[in-house]
Amino acid sequence: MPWLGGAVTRPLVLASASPARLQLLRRSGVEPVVRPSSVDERQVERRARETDPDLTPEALVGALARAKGEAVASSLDGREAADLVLACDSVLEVGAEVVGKPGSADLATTRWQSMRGGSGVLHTGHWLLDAETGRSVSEATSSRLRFADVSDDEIDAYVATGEPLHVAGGFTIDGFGAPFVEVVEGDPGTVIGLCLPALRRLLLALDVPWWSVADPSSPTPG
Ligand SMILES: Nc1nc2c(ncn2[C@@H]2O[C@H](COP(=O)(O)OP(=O)(O)OP(=O)(O)O)[C@@H](O)[C@H]2O)c(=O)[nH]1
Repeated sequence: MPWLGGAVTRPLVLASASPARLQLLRRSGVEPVVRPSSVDERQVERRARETDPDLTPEALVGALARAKGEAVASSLDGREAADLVLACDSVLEVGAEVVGKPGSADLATTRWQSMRGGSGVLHTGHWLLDAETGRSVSEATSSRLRFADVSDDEIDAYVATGEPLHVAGGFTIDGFGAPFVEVVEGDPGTVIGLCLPALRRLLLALDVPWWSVADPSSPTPG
C-alpha cells in the first residue's frame, strides 16, 4: 500500500489565503505551503467579461482561480518551482446575480433580505499546475443551496458576527451561518471553498496519485 510509511513526494502550494481551504486540505492529510496571491480579482473579472460577455459563473471562477494560480506559480523559486500549485475561487449565483464576498454589513444584510427562503448555487473553480511539467488542469464544481426564511433579527445578529462579510455569498455552512442554510445539494467542500473529490480528479489528470500529496499518518486537525 503506497500510504504505509510512504512520504509525501509531491509538495502542494496552496495559492489561497482562505483558512477554510487550508483546513479542508489539512484534515484530509495534505499539508500545503500557503502562498496567497495578490491578484486584482475585479480586474480579472472585467477582462474575462470583455472577452466573453456571456461569461458563466463556472467560467468566471475558472478564470479567477487560474489568474491566482499563475500569479503564485510565476513567483515560486528554488525547490518550490517544481511543486504542484492549487488555486481556487468561489462565487454565489443567486437569481440573476453572481456575487462574491459582501465586504460590508449593509451589503451582507441586503443580500440576506433578498435570498432568505430562496435558493442559490455556490460555484468553486479549481486550477492545478504541475510546475515540474508545466501541465495545468481545471474544474469547476457547483452545489445548490436552500436558505432558511430567516427573520430581520436573525439577519442582524448574523451580520453582527462579521462572518458573512468575508465569505462568498455572505454565509457559511460550517460556521455561524450554518443554522440559516437548510439544504446543501452536492459536495459541501464546494460550498466551503474546495472540492476534494475534484482535487483528486485533477491530480489523476496530471498522473499524480492522491497519496503523493497526502500523508494520512499526520493529518493536522487544523
Ligand atoms: N468556512 C467557510 N468559508 C467559506 C464558506 N463559503 C465561502 N467561504 C470562503 O469564502 C471565501 C471566498 O472568497 P475567494 O475569493 O474564493 O477566496 P479568498 O478567501 O479571497 O482567498 P483567495 O483564494 O486568496 O482569493 C473563501 O475563503 C472561502 O473559503 C463556508 O461555507 N465556510
